[in-house]
Amino acid sequence: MTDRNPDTPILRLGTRRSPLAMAQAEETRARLCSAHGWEVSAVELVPVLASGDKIKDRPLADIGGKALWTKELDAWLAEGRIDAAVHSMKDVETFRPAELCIAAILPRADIADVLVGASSIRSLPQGAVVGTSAPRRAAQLLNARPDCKAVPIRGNVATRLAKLQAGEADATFLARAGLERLGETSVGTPLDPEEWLPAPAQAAIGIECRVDDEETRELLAAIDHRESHEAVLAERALLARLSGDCHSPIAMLTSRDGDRLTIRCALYSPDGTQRIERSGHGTADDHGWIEDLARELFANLKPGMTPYFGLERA
Ligand SMILES: NCc1[nH]cc(CCC(=O)O)c1CC(=O)O
Repeated sequence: MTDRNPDTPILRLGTRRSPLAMAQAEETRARLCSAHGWEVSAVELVPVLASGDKIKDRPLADIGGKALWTKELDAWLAEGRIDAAVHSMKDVETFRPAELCIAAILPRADIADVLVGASSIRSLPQGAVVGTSAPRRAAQLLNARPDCKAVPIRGNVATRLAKLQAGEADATFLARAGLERLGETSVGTPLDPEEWLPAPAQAAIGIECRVDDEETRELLAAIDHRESHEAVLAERALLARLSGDCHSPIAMLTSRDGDRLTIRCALYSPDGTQRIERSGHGTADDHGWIEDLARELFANLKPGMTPYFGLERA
């Protein structure tokens, strides 16, 4: 890249503005520069304000709007103002615009949820108030501890920790991956993912671009981590078959043995009183087993679990 004008980036990378999103964009830039031997200026980070970031006072699951984190970045991609967009895959809609593709998934970070404010679910005080706006975490909590109360809490990681300090709740949940990316590794106690299944695509950073932008797709392919990519696509495929989204009380955990992927999936009623779990396995290139797993889950739904878990039902 000796003859490159340093004022003209090779790739414009769109990102949300939150500290976590910026950290993820920085990680993506570092991986791109390292993979291609570029200097930092080759990748321009373009912060975009997402609609989800403008709404601070309500649980997002209540708002009913869609694409709260992706709408603006999608538009900027479509208009060619950015070449690619960095996302927490956990928050990305189950169904994406056909013009876009997930060109890369970075190596997945620690998938565990962290409990802040107590050393385990069991040791939460009787009747503890736990701040979480995630229907999955609320249902998991109430399933394990029906005496506890889940109350909405919003804001970025720092805001949530401050709210805990201020006594808004006795405890809260955060994703370990997010804390690690912010350098906050000593916060809270990680929950064993085998016992407390994470959200679909938790801890995965994905980079999207326009399907017809071959050049960008090729540049991004260099930082794709195949095993993480396959697991995340499998989890998203199951979520799609369940008609779920990031507001659904659905938890899953993928493990891998050679070419064989296994997904354990748990569905909850929103109040946590009901839980079912099934698992399935198969390869990444044929998702027939995921369809079978979804069908088996549907065949075993309990009262309060509806075939449609997402926002549109509300
Ligand atoms: N729901 C918001 C969100 N989206 C992604 C992460 C963390 C990073 C990740 O899981 O990739 C978080 C914060 C959290 O759940 O604590």
